[in-house]
Amino acid sequence: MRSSQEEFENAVNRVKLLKKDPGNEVKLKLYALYKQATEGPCNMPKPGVFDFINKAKWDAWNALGSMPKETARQSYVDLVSSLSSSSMSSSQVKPGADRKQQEYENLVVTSEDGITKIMLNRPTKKNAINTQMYQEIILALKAASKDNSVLTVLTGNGDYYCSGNDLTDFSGITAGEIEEKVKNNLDMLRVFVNSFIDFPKPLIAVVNGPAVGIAVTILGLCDAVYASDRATFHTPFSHLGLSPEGCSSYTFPKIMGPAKAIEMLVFGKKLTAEEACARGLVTEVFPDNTFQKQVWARLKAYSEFPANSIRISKQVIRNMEKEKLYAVNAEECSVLQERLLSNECINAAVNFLSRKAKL
Ligand SMILES: CCCCCCCCCC/C=C\CC(=O)SCCNC(=O)CCNC(=O)[C@H](O)C(C)(C)COP(=O)(O)OP(=O)(O)OC[C@H]1O[C@@H](n2cnc3c(N)ncnc32)[C@H](O)[C@@H]1OP(=O)(O)O
Repeated sequence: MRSSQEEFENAVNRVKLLKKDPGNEVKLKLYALYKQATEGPCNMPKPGVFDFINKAKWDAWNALGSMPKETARQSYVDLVSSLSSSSMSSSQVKPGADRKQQEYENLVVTSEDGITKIMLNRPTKKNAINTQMYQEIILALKAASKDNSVLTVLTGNGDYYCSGNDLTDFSGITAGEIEEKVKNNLDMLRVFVNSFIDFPKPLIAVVNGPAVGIAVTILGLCDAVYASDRATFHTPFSHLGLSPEGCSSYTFPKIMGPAKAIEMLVFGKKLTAEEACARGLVTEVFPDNTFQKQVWARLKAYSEFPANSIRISKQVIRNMEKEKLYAVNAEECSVLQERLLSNECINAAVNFLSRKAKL
């Protein structure tokens, strides 16, 4: 039940990534199936005859009659799959035996020597994660979970690992739109975090520089965290009127004890790589000038272990907690819903946008 709902949520996100406009007829079909899947049979009054757009939408939804929600959800997923495969087939490319990867706007994904590397690639924005990058990471993790690599690595391009959620997500939104936008973003955030909880192979973060916000919290769901001694770890949620996400309200107290977790997640203490390592958030710290060389030599050696053994051992260690983590993720997103609409958060976002506030 949960997985078909998740497939549906993934499909809703994938629609936003379609490279080709599917045309009005398909868009109406998607709209109707979405409404039927989420609300059931058409329950809106019929729009006036001159309200062309809403009438076309109403007609499409109403035409589905009493189709059960589950059938509508499945049809929606099938329709999006057929659209995604035709829209992506032209960009699938990259010759070379071990490097067949889909192309992304904000990621560089490569596979070599049994390691799939997902590199955040918005260096001029310090790899801030915008809506599209969230969706691309979800897709890249899904693809990596099914490819024949032994390990998957998450890292950043440039001097930052990642500066967290893209705060310009808040720009240009009218008061009337904010609730829906927040809801959509939180639905996506929940799917994003679930894709870390569900990831079936060892997932390793190679933290090449400073990490902020969600880029830090999600480390608690990674299986090893290697950091350059230049990296820092900062979760300024209270500065931003926000609250913890990425399951950190559960994983951080477990990793470092509640008092140290509160120092980071509530009081926003920024840690050096050595401090994060002493708290158990980071596995090992390397000097920046030899970081890449040492880490990749280590990973290459690990990738030569038997793939099934590695995967199964990871799952034995992690799977026990999955249900708990899904629940924590859902609860954190529900608390964030209220936070994101609060004046404290809106003022912090306006501050960032008006003077590009620094931490
Ligand atoms: C209604 C919409 C709702 C959306 C809801 C989404 C749901 C998500 C819920 C919450 C999830 C996660 C929480 C977090 O991740 S909180 C952490 C957010 N991150 C920050 O607060 C960091 C902000 N950035 C900074 O403080 C600084 O930029 C820096 C990272 C310390 C780096 O400083 P610097 O002096 O070295 O570099 P700077 O010139 O500032 O940056 C270069 C350009 O990059 C842009 N940029 C950096 N970080 C971000 C960011 N997080 N969002 C957007 N843009 C960012 C910066 O603005 C510069 O751009 P430009 O060159 O001026 O155009």
